[in-house]
Amino acid sequence: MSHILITDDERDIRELIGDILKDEGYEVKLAANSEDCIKSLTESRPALMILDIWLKDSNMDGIDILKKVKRDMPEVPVVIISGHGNIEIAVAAIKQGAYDFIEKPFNIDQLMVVISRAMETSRLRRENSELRRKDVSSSEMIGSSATFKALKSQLEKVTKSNSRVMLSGPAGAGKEVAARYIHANSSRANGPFISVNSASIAPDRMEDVLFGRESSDRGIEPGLLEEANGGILYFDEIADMPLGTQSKILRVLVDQEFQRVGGADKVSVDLRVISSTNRNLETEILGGRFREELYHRLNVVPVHVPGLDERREDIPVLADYFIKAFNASQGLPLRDISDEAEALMQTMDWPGNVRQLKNVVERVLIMGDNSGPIEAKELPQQDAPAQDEGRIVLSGGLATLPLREARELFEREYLLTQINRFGGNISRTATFVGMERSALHRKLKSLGVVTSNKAGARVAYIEDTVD
Ligand SMILES: Nc1ncnc2c1ncn2[C@@H]1O[C@H](COP(=O)(O)OP(=O)(O)OP(=O)(O)O)[C@@H](O)[C@H]1O
Repeated sequence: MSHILITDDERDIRELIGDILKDEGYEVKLAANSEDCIKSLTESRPALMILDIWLKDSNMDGIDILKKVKRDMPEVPVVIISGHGNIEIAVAAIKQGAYDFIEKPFNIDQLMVVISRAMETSRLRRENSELRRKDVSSSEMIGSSATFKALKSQLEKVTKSNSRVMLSGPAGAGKEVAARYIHANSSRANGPFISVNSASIAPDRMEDVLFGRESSDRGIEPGLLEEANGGILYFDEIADMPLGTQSKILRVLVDQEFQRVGGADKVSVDLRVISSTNRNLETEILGGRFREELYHRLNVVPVHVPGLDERREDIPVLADYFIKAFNASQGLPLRDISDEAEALMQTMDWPGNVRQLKNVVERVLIMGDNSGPIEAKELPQQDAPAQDEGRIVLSGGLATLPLREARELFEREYLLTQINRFGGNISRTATFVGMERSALHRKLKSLGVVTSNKAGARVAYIEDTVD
């Protein structure tokens, strides 16, 4: 448990409160003026502050300190001590976000009631932000393909810096997971991770939500920028942000400070910004829908998160991970995946990427039998070349070709699919298709299939020269 910081220029009072709280089992720190108080705040964050309004020999009075605390660490409750007859000031302090006030001279019981309530509030606020951090969307990134490993090593490099990252890639590919991975492995891991879904906030509410609001009747209501202080602010699908808000965000990034809606004071926050997009932002800029300067500010380190079609080898690994996760979280049956189902999963289209795979796995576990491995027939049917109990129905041009050419065409397609399934690994492909490695090489050569490194991963494709 962290400590209670007591700031009062009257030595008797701060020591008296300190002793009472120590007797109650709390850890306390004492400050005699604003300088000591600020110093203590920068050293470590208290669970609660008890703050005198009038501070002799100080640069700042209690209200100034309160404003600073509400700006920099809004979750810390502040109990104000005010002199007798200073009720207006105490009320003003509450409007500035103070938790409660006690009037001098106070009795000990009254003090203890206020403090134990404030400590409970502090505990709940901390618990809440802790829960938000451990949100269902975890930072665990699963995959074993070379493409995935290349992505992970890029992410590892950016965790060490503080620079802004732009994650691009198709929907459901794992951009947010990648952002959470950066957060969890960076020096900001103990700070918050706040995700802003630019599409789900109504444009006219955007500024309130981001910058917060200040009014005389409701005091300070911090926005997401303040909530993310000390941590990471994640702009999910940045291209959905209204142009007006884009300009304001740009100003925050340039000035490193902003004003709450209705507020006069400048608020400065320490943030790292990560953004994501599944659109081409350069096209958005050309179309006048995205501010070019904001793009350059956010796109300091671009990282591409590839879709499942570029890393089919990860599909069984992810499916297996989701089966175990659904078993642990919802008690769904723990099932294996049959070889056939695995091969089908690796060859079918996943336009919704990892999100779609996760949904399919969940559906199969809910709807299917509780026993035995998952079979191919349980997976959603796609318009793959129609199959009828082991028979291939010849489609289009295939039926018009001589056997030799039709066989070549089939072999080429079949081997391309298999090689990509095994992430370009020829030995594993050879074992699966039942050929010697050298024979497979010769076969591929004769069919014009080449394998090469693309984005750090081996892929197979057909050489242009082959007709
Ligand atoms: N490598 C991975 N390991 C484990 N789970 C993953 C991985 N990639 C994605 N997921 C899961 O897939 C789902 C979609 O991922 P995420 O939200 O990160 O995608 P996204 O690219 O941000 O999608 P969108 O652009 O639609 O917001 C989430 O439930 C996430 O937990």
